[in-house]
Amino acid sequence: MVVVASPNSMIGEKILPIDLPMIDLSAERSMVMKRIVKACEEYGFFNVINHGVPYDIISKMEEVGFDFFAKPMEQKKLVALDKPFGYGCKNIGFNGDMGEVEYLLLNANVPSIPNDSSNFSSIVRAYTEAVKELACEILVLMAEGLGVPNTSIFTTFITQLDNDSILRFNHYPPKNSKDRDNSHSYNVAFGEHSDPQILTILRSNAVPGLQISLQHGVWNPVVPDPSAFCVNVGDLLQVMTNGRFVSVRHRAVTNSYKCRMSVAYFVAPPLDACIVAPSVMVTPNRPSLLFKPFTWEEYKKVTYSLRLGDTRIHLFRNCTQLE
Ligand SMILES: C=C1C[C@]23C[C@@]1(O)CC[C@H]2[C@@]12CC[C@H](O)[C@@](C)(C(=O)O1)[C@H]2[C@@H]3C(=O)O
Ligand SMILES: O=C(O)CCC(=O)C(=O)O
Ligand SMILES: [Fe+2]
Repeated sequence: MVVVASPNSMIGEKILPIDLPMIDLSAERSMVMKRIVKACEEYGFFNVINHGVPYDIISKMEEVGFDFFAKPMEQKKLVALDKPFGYGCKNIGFNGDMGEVEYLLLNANVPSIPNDSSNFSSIVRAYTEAVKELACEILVLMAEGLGVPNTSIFTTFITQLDNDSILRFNHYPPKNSKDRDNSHSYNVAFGEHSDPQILTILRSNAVPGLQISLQHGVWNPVVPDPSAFCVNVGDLLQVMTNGRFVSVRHRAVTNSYKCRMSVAYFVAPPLDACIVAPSVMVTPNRPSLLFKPFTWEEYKKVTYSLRLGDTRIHLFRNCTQLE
């Protein structure tokens, strides 16, 4: 880990820039598996390159995303989809969280918007299909790397037609003009949280903003790499690895003169999927199941009843666990 101290911090917070593990998916398979497992244990985050998602699809996705957010507010608000999907501005979730962000949340199985007069929906569909394939590849590598006998244990969730995966565009305005004279300040635009699902595959333009917290009170800005995907472990994968992989808290800040856009694909199982670690994850280091089995529906319900920054995973810990 390369750590350089930086003065850009809020009171009581330390900022330590970090180099996330960069994993080349075209490298030798057993090495890729080992590096992914290590990254998920130590950082909960890693970048992948040579990921197989065509550049053409990625750049078109960026273009249609920016075009969408450039539309007049009245038009964006017309994207009426069933809750929680659709367009949102400043409000995050339903429990009072706010941020300097506008977003478009879509069902990844039907990633389209109504009354689409452009080719938005077809590009978003192509992107989602390609990123889903990448997610499957990574999940198989993880299972193999962990020595789980059934290497499709994680992928079976998303290959099911009723998987609950979602796609989210986040659009962050540049820092407010009156704040620009203070180049060392930043605004938290998407507050700290962990992702509740299995895995998140995020791509952003070249503007920095994502920060992860590997230690309480310390924020590690992630250097954006538009040619890579930034992958992170979600709460469900922490449970399914019996705590071996970590679902790390992160946030997004606005601190530049440029707009930032990120697109996150959240890999989630069907609502009735039972979330439990396979027996191979119970080892001398972790001699019993850390979490009780639960369904994604139960976990999702709790997640949506809480605030963005609330932790939820501890509510599912096994009480019999002695630590
Ligand atoms: C405040 C909230 C927004 C959120 C649902 C929640 O009640 C708590 C978790 C939030 C989060 C974080 C990761 C993803 O961006 C997200 C889509 C998710 O699955 O959980 C959001 C939810 C949201 O914005 O709807
Ligand atoms: O925009 C980002 O970099 C992070 C967004 C995020 O964490 C989320 O959408 O859950
Ligand atoms: Fe997130």
